[in-house]
Amino acid sequence: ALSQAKSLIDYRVDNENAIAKDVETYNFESCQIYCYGELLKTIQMAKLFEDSKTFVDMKLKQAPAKTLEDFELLMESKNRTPSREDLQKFVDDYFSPKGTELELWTPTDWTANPSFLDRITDPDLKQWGQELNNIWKDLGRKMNDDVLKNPEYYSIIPVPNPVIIPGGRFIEFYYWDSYWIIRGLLHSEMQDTARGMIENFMSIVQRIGFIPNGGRVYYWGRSQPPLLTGMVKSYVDFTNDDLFAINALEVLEHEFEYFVNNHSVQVKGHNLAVYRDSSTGPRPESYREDVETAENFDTPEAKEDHYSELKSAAESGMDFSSRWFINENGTNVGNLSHLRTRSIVPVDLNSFLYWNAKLIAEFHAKAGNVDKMTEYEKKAQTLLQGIQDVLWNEEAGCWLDYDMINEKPRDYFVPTNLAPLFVKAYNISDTEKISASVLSYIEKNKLDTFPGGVPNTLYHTGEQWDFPNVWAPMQYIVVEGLANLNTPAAKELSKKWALRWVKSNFKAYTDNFHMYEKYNAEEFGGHGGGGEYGVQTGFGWSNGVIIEWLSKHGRELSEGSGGGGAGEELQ
Ligand SMILES: OC[C@H]1O[C@H](O[C@H]2O[C@H](CO)[C@@H](O)[C@H](O)[C@H]2O)[C@H](O)[C@@H](O)[C@@H]1O
Repeated sequence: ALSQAKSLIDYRVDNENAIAKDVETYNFESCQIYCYGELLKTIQMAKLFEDSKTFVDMKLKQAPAKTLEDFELLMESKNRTPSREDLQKFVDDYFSPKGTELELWTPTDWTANPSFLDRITDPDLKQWGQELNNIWKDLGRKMNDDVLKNPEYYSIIPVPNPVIIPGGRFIEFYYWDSYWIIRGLLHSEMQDTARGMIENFMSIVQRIGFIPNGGRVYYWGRSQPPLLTGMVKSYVDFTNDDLFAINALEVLEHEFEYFVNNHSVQVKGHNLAVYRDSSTGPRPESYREDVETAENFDTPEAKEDHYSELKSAAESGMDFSSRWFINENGTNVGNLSHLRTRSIVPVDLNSFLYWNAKLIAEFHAKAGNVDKMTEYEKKAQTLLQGIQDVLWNEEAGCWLDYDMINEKPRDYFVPTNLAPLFVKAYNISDTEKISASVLSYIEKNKLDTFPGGVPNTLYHTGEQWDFPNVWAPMQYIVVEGLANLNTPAAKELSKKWALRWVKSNFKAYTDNFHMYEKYNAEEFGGHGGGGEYGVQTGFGWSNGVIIEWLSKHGRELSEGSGGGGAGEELQ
């Protein structure tokens, strides 16, 4: 299927099938409109649209060169200070509304009654499960043929297969969101759609060397938490199609090496990774917002550094959060001007890289490639040693991000502090000890006291990845991580939090008939807010996590009405 897919798209790399050796070799022609330059700057700074992302998602009516030429003529004719009306007219004349490149797509493998529904006893929850399964049809998108023929007219990155999008303003695929979307699809018995999305990512790695943050050219300088190998593992676990993993190995190795080579830092004698971006300038999709926060800096170099910190935080998926603030005193009190993402060694990224290496070794073992298996086992062990020596904190009883500027651990709660549990990045012989430490860390931070789930941090900054917001992927990492420990107390808490999350999401859904991008830790059934855009609905990863937990815990959720049990239990 991948080779079939390859023939569908214009690769634009030197030779059709080779994996791009270097990210720079891939050049998106439409980047001159959507990624940088005077046109982008002038239109975005004019604030023609409420949401800055709108403009960069619009299709060109003329080729990029002609558009730039005519824009230059406009600038010259207006003494380089066009009015808002001039710019609005230019946009109307040269761009089509956003989203015209995408068609609604009903997944061909969608079925009305996937078997996970049979595992839900409560009739209200079963009905909800059915409605969530229906939402896959609302979130399905297919690119029209013109995108494949004339990619330079679009900011969307062409991919061969249809996708499930997160929803709301996010009308293209997102890298890490797709991990939880794909797991939900697999529970909904939509293996073809799931495989198609994975193959899209593989084709992207083949074309450009890595997977960008999302499916738009303006995300070209950054990725997101590397979960492609985890997606392949999920697919293989559901289908037993080992050959799929074996055939994917070349691409998976390439993505792993890309991440390690482009994100590595030396800390306390270990090679670990940080989130990092390789482009220049503000985020195209939030251009004005970034220029405004950069006003706090005097020199072009300092502004450029700030842009880089913002984009590196976006690469982490947690844009934005006090998790990435380091102020003059070395604490997390501050605002966006204190972003120091590139100087913080994150627990999650290094755990995911460890997991990638372990899984690649596992897939090589399936293929009988003993040397390769040993090579990747060694890489995994080296990362594990770094995670233990640099990120495990005996005093806190948990893993902590590491501040390279002040050379100290960052003792602030983030769910990702528990990411090693999710990927088993610890010595299994230490399980009992780790379980006891982590449970007392949870108690010390009072994480079981929130009716709406485990908050992303304990600090209220107004940023969307801070208190009181709660995000489905983070609940998943914590809950599944605790379950992996397999000690009675950790298993009990894991199940309690999974059920609480399902019930709270159900309450939010019954109140407003929406699945949200983020929720509110302080309010049972409340949705999240804050950050630079309004709360979005849809919503891919939230649906994926609920479908998985309805499937796993559907029978235990049968007591009562299926409603507010967890909230009541806490009040
Ligand atoms: O437009 C602002 C930012 O939006 C995205 O980030 C948020 O939505 C993504 C899709 O659900 C999600 O992956 C990410 O974790 C969210 O913070 C985008 O990924 C950012 O790069 C972008 O600047």
